[in-house]
Amino acid sequence: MNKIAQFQEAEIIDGRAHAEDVRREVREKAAKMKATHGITPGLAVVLVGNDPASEVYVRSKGKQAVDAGMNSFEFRLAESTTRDELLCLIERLNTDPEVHGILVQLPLPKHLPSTLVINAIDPRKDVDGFHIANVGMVGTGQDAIVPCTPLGCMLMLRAYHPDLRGKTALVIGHSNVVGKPMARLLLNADCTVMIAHKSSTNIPELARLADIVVVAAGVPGLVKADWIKPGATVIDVGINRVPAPELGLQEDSSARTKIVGDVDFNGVSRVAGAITPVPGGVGPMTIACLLANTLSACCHLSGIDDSPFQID
Ligand SMILES: NC(=O)C1=CN([C@@H]2O[C@H](COP(=O)(O)OP(=O)(O)OC[C@H]3O[C@@H](n4cnc5c(N)ncnc54)[C@H](OP(=O)(O)O)[C@@H]3O)[C@@H](O)[C@H]2O)C=CC1
Ligand SMILES: Nc1nc(=O)c2c([nH]1)NC[C@@H]1CN(c3ccc(C(=O)N[C@@H](CCC(=O)O)C(=O)O)cc3)C=[N+]21
Ligand SMILES: [Mg+2]
Repeated sequence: MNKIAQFQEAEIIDGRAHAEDVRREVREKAAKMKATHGITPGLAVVLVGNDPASEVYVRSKGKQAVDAGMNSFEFRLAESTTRDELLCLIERLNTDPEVHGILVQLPLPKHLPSTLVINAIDPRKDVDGFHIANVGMVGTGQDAIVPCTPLGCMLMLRAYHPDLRGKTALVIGHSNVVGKPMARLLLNADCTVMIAHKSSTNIPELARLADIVVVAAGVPGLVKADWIKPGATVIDVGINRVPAPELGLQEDSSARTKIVGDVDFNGVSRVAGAITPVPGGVGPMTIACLLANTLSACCHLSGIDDSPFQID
């Protein structure tokens, strides 16, 4: 590596701009759906309990759905909601012809069995792509609803690597909602895929082999500059709220907070070829892809062949 390359700034992948492109396409297709078929795509979001961060996301999802010309149905249930009450609501949404997408905000309160609840959703309306039928179909390379966050990462990666075949990729984190589906999509695209997690002992060495690093660990600043192969593409999924003393104090005299990713952005952006920032990277694409999945589900349920997104 020469000195110039070492201090070159990476290209910043603008997640907000990519998300705006996706939303524009969804908006146009939703308008056409309404004009041609008289159908308005509908997204139902279910929030159990009152986690403030979840509140923010749910509000944002509802607002963006409406902006895209869709119906948004929000269900806020008490923390004390029982398993049967939640299952009953899901059954009602499964059979409601106005609802094409159902999202149950995770994590659920501890007394509710999330796997059972997710698998109770009609897989055709499972716009998170978390139902076992969708997971299995994506895992075997069949057309299915793809989880929003990994889908958003793939759409951004595709803009930089139209041909992903043979690229070496490292996914850090192996949760069912981000890491595992991300690794499956990269494998479907014929990348050589490595998956690391808390028990992995050699992540820096694995990372140095990678043309593509996707991080979804929930550990601020985990990925350091000396882990990164010069020119690699780095996708930072992490959303971590940390104290920001430089922003001064809040009214209750605790430090203000800011959102950071899982990547040491200042260091890594000097080595990487391209990098997603946090905020403004993967997050906005996640919500845009949720709208895209809702439109796709609506098309599919209505027997209309106008699915908007191809990732391979
Ligand atoms: N931008 C977006 O749209 C979204 C962002 N997120 C964010 O992405 C991050 C990950 O989310 P999620 O997958 O749900 O989180 P989980 O906590 O479910 O999973 C984290 C994964 O990272 C692994 N991990 C934790 N610490 C380390 C470490 N030090 N080194 C290597 N691997 C580690 C864990 O391993 P193990 O299982 O072995 O413990 C686990 O597999 C969070 O910051 C979350 O807020 C999540 C969803 C959407
Ligand atoms: N069933 C389910 N599906 C999800 O997709 C789901 C979920 N549960 N639970 C929580 C996580 C988290 N998640 C995010 C969505 C958008 C941003 C986002 O838009 N972030 C902005 C900043 C947001 C801010 O400033 O607070 C950004 O990164 O620029 C982040 C995180 C979806 N999740
Ligand atoms: Mg998701």
